Amino acid sequence: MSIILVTSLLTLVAIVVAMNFATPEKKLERRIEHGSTVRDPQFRREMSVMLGPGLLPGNHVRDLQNGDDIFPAMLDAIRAAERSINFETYIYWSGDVGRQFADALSERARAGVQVSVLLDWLGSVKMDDALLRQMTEAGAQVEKYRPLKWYNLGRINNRTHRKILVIDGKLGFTGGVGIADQWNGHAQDADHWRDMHFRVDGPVVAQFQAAFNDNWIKSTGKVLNGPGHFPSIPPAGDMDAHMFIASPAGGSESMHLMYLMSIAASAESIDLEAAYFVPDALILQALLAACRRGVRVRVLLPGRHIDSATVRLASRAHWGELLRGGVEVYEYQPTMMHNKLLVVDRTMVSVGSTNFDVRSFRLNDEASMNVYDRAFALRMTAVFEDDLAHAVRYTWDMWRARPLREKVLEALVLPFKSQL
Ligand SMILES: O=P(O)(O)OC[C@H](O)CO
Repeated sequence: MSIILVTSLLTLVAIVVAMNFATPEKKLERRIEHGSTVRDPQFRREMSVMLGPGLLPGNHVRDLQNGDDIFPAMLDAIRAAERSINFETYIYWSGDVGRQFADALSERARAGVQVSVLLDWLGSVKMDDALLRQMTEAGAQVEKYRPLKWYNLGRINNRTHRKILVIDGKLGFTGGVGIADQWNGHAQDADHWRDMHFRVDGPVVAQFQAAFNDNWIKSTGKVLNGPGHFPSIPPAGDMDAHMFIASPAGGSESMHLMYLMSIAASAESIDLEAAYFVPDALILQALLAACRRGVRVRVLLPGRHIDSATVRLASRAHWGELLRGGVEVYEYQPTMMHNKLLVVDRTMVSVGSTNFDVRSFRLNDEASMNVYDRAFALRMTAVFEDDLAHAVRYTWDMWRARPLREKVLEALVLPFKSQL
């Protein structure tokens, strides 16, 4: 009798686990052929409708380099908020930076500004509860995204990785930065990471607000609307831009599709900075096909200061075929390079939270912004080349000569690459 009971219970547990992890939908399987280029209106039209929110004219995007630029700009914007602050982030850890944000958000909440903060549960495990209490007691609404619950196991691997700050519904920030002390400084040494964030003015900020709402609704069941969140936003510049989101709960292929379509559309150059570079087979094929048609592909990755040795192993396993196919691979030397940047044909720029890995393509909630503006793309190419000046080129000979121990470890981590 007890054996039957135990077997039934185990079967039940197995069914629940299988149901939690089942993903029945089909994913992208076929390579996208080169057709229109990123300068072609046809390409913009397709990206505009396939990724979700359409391209909007009239924006101004300014890059912020490293914590020295990023944190003062974000904190000043928070301190100047009059009606609403909506802030979603993955990493929020205790420390100097975390305290400065908590102080600024609390002060505004006390002043009557509606402050809504959404922190990933896993990304904020290293955040002191006192910071959270401080903000809540000041009147901010602070929510944790997908906290660990027995009935939520299938979602535990689906984090919000989005990095969005919206002030009064009309000033937006996105990019790679996390709220932690490693992002302080200007990448001057191994304890201060290299990263970029972007300050955005103009109509596209309404799409930032909508992206924030997506996860706010999932977490609270409430929508943030009204003129304090969606004011009329006048043009602030002449850049065309859109922000789009991806989530396993809907639109999960948007980021993957965006990269595949952009790479397929390239005619001259692809400049990619990727903090975590673990491409799947389709992305590898697309990059190699671009090289074959004469596109110069430059990939800048973290060097030995990467914060995840496992990612580095899974990443390196793929470098051989890329190097053999003509892709130029560079390793950033001074510190951990946390950038997420794609520039195609010095025309289209993609930035935001999305890493160049299967986790970002399939498992996380992400938000990225594409900007179509020649001057901005040239500016970001200059930033890319400046980073390249702090990098060392990695060659096919170096790859072939890597130690046997590394090759064995690569083979061991590769089966788990979608989870890294
Ligand atoms: O996941 P990201 O790109 O926000 O990076 C976070 C770092 O991995 C934290 O160690």
